[in-house]
Amino acid sequence: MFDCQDVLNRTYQRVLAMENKGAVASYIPELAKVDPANFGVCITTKTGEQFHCGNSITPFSIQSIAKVLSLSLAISHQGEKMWERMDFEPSGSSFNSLVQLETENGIPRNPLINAGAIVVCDILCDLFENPKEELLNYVRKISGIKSISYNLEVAKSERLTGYRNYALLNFIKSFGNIKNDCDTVIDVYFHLCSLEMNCVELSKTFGFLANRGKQIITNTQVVKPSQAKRINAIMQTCGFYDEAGEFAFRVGLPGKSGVGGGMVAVLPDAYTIATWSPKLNKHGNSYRGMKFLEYFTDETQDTVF
Ligand SMILES: NC(=O)CC[C@H](N)C(=O)O
Repeated sequence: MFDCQDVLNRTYQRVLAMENKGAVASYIPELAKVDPANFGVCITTKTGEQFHCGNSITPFSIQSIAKVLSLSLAISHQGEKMWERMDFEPSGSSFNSLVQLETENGIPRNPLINAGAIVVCDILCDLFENPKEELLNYVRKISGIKSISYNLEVAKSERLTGYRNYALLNFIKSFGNIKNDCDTVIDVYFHLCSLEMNCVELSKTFGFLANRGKQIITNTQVVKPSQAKRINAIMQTCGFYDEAGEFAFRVGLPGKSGVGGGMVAVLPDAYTIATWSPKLNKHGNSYRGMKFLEYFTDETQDTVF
């Protein structure tokens, strides 16, 4: 394998030297308080080694990256039954779009757009009496990191300004694809998005997707190998919303972004990589994260393609 720390450091310096374009998400007021100069990276290899640089141990709001974890939890309980409630096709639309739901009868295109993630939260409300606690315990268990928590200020900030998410929820409910009480479901969704981790923790947490469903360091089977394949496939085709094609084109790995500026990408059977830089491009994906991952995979020539 290439000298991971060396490629990481050089790629980091290369991106750091470029103009830091884009804008920090401000539609969730709590996210706008973050220093845009933050930039961290961490790789966790299949053998459990970690290489990191920059602000890699500063916690941040992982936002939509957490949708992969709620999906994993739901899939591990529901299996194929999940797909009666949502599809697994790319939407080609922004993460919070309402348009397809009208013609597609309240069936979200995939579990990684807001509409689909809200239905996944409804499934978690079906499955568990205390879905928020269950979800948090699950994330702590699969990562082996007991200190991971929700950021309650972020969850509250999102609840106070979450007009679009309430619209999505109510619209889906009108088609009968939300079974539980709306306030309960949206509360789970806002907490899910408020999960906080740093790059070191995030790349470790996603380790099971680089190891056929088995967590790298803790050695627990999180999902079946066939389910890990499917989650990676959904990340590849849907993880970056209307920029999923561009991410595949430039980076060539399955991955997921969040409006907190985080990104995770997975090279199955090799490693996971997490980046964090809060300024976003117009699709809501981290500007520097995308550049970093493009340059990194160009240099290592390790991609799924
Ligand atoms: N892309 C994202 O990270 C969006 C998540 C955010 N919490 C929202 O619902 O708008």
